[in-house]
Amino acid sequence: QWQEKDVQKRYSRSVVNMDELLNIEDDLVSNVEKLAEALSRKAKTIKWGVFKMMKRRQKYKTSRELFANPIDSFSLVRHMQSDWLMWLVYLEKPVGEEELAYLHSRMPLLPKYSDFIDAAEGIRKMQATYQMLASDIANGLLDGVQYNSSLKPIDCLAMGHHLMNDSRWSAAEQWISAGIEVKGKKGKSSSMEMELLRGPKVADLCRTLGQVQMKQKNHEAALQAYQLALKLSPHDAEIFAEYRVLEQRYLTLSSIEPIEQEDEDSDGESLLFPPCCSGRCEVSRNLTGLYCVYNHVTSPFLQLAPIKTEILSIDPFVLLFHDMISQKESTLIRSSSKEHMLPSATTDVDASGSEDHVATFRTSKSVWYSSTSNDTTKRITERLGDATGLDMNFTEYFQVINYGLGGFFETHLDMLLSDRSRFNGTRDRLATTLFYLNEVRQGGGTHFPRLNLTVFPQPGSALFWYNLDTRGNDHTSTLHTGCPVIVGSKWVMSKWVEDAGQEFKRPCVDSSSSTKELPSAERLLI
Ligand SMILES: O=C(O)CCC(=O)C(=O)O
Ligand SMILES: [Fe+2]
Repeated sequence: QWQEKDVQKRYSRSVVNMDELLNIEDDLVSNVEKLAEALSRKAKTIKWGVFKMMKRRQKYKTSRELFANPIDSFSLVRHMQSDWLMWLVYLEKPVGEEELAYLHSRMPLLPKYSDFIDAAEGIRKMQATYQMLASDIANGLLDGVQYNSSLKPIDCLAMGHHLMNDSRWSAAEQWISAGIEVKGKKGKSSSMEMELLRGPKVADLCRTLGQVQMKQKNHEAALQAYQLALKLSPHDAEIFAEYRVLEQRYLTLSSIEPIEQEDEDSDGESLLFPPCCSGRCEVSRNLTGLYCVYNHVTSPFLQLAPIKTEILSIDPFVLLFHDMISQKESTLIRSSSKEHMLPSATTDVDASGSEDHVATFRTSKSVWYSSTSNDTTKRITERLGDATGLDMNFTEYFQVINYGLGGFFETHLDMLLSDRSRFNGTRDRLATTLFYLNEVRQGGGTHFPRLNLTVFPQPGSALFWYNLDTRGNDHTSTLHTGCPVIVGSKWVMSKWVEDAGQEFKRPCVDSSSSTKELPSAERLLI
């Protein structure tokens, strides 16, 4: 699970460092502009020199008697002997060394290949979860919402190559076809531009499409793609060579070749990323009785200031508390966390060491605060104690989390221990609280696949659920997912309530009918 051990900037894992990228690009561009100015100054000087020499040459051409004059002869010899040496020295003198050295010094700040992989995986997970088409994403249509952004053919090709590296052939094919489609729409750009700036030629895209189709044993389609590539780039030797190989294979070996295994495990994928992240497939839940109440029972203070509470599920018990954090508090938490955020790690509990690793099953950045870290955390802790009726002296630190591009948290359970080891007296996560600190433009819900429930972030609200049932056993239907963010950024803050210490607040009871006797929030079930 823990493939990435290096903790770097990880630009794609949160939006907090993304604006740094824009600043870096501004800086690089102004430096390259200086370099261009230095180059054009030199080119101007050279042109001026050429002009002068042509003038001199013109003079010799027009006057036949020239060499009779010793002055002219002397001048010509001197010029040819020394001026050209000087010219060579000048021409060879490097230009913009300082600017180039500066560019070199900034390179370590740029996103790494691992950042690209993170970004591509973000798009892939988002695409799989919300079942989007590559061509829709490329055209800015995200899960039914049209945005005014689009991908360039080179972006689509990069997605295609990323998926090809992962042997995800059919997904790669979608992306490369999307690249061809986008390229077709944009028309031809000026041939003066460099390949780098102009992006890939349609022929390159067709060739890659041919490669992917070959991997999928779609020989006819592959041949067609190569034929188109050759039509567009008839002199490309590499395309031609590959085409010939393909043609040979098609004619001879096609039937006995083993089919290249596709890595795509679509079942596995849909299990990890349940399709209902969109919330559109929810069915009405069978909640009898009130499911929207003012909680004034779990703390005497709530008699004065009851908390608007939605009961989202009874077994497991899932609540949504409204207005738990003010806008001012959310802003403060987000802004003061920004500079301390690190790529979210997870503790490998099975490993012998207690090392933290950057996780691949959650793409976010986070930072921890104790309940007493400042006035805001103290106030929020107290409010949570009031809302849940649980003892806040037995809770873990707050964790502030920000999700970046396609940021997600794969489907998981929050408790750490097995039922058996929990009863040995080790602490575990009795309940989870997720405070939503901002509004996410699109996507980013918290989804419970076994409850058919998707909760979308509402600023200031707090989602609360018990991970352990009333007997203290695992409640496996609390399985949940942090769905990929589509547009925007998602800030949440979690707090886990420990089981040890809540014995009087939430004692074990045998049947849920007696839960209304409990001092904790289950009293709301009347
Ligand atoms: O971000 C979310 O919606 C889920 C977060 C979560 O499950 C966790 O932090 O354990
Ligand atoms: Fe969780």
